[in-house]
Amino acid sequence: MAAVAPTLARRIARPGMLPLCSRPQAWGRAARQSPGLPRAPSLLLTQRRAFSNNKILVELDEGSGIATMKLKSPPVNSLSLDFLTEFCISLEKLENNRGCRGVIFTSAIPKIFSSGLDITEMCRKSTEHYAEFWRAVQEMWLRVYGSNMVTVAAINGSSPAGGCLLALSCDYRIMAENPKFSIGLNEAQLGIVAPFWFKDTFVNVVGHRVAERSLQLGCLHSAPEALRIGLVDELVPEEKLQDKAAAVIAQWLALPDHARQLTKSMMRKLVLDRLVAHREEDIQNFISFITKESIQKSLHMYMEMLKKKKG
Ligand SMILES: CCCCCCC/C=C/C(=O)SCCNC(=O)CCNC(=O)[C@H](O)C(C)(C)COP(=O)(O)OP(=O)(O)OC[C@H]1O[C@@H](n2cnc3c(N)ncnc32)[C@H](O)[C@@H]1OP(=O)(O)O
Repeated sequence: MAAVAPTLARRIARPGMLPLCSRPQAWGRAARQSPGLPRAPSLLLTQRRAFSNNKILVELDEGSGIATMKLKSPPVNSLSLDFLTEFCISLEKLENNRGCRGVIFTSAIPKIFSSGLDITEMCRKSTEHYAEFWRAVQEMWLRVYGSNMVTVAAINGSSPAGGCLLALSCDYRIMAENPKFSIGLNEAQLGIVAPFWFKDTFVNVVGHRVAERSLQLGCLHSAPEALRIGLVDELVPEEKLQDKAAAVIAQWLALPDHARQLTKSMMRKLVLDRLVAHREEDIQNFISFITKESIQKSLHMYMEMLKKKKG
């Protein structure tokens, strides 16, 4: 794994390279496996394969074909460049493994699913760094939103901004029914703006009106509110979250893969293609925006506010 990481990091970072996600993902790929094949119960219980790098723990149940990607980057699972690189490598491994047909994303950090993009990656860095970071953010979204596998977010903690985007990019969202956990695209509260593909993903889940209001106000919705507006599909007690996620994936996998994958592609292709076609322009937009002095000040103040809240 360690030997592969720098290569992939370079591939994500180099503007001249074919982006990884220009390869067909949810479309144009052979179906993984016929559905409904009976599986021996003993396999379901025994055959588990785990691999881990620094920030993500991956466990594949070979009996069911369901993997779990556990985010474990303390203190708050912020999406740093290193994290995003590891995330994409892990997901690519699963995508290339024909025995894996579904993935659950969840957190190994109590009370936090992901705190979103690592704000320190967006403060006082070089243009080259911003380009590399933003390409990695795009890559994560392209890979999850365009995945051929069934993807479920088991949201076991708060999930602002980029963390919410990860959940929104899945096929299904189940959240722990703890009213203290919140989720939403709160970028406006930081004085920044969610890019068009964050917005498109959000609109596709909750509809235009709800998305517009929530985005303008930078809302973080409590778990019950998130259910009410359709941002998550269901709430379950935290201890039942993983079992429920696996049950949902099994249900989705009971359908023929090719039909499900082509339908997913039909629903998502337009939005995915829009970013793929404008990837470099989107990176340049990010750089021009984030290097503005007023934006840097806003981010600085926000980080200070987080620190004060703590003290
Ligand atoms: C044209 C393009 C425009 C640009 C578009 C950019 C799109 C941006 C998307 C984003 O995702 S921006 C990030 C938004 N995230 C947040 O607003 C979350 C902020 N964090 C919190 O609300 C809380 O930390 C928490 C996640 C609810 C956890 O609370 P808790 O009380 O458990 O921990 P804290 O003491 O607050 O934090 C611990 C530690 O972690 C640091 N930290 C928290 N979040 C981030 C983060 N996103 N990035 C970097 N660091 C973060 C926090 O400052 C603390 O640090 P220390 O004080 O311990 O050093």
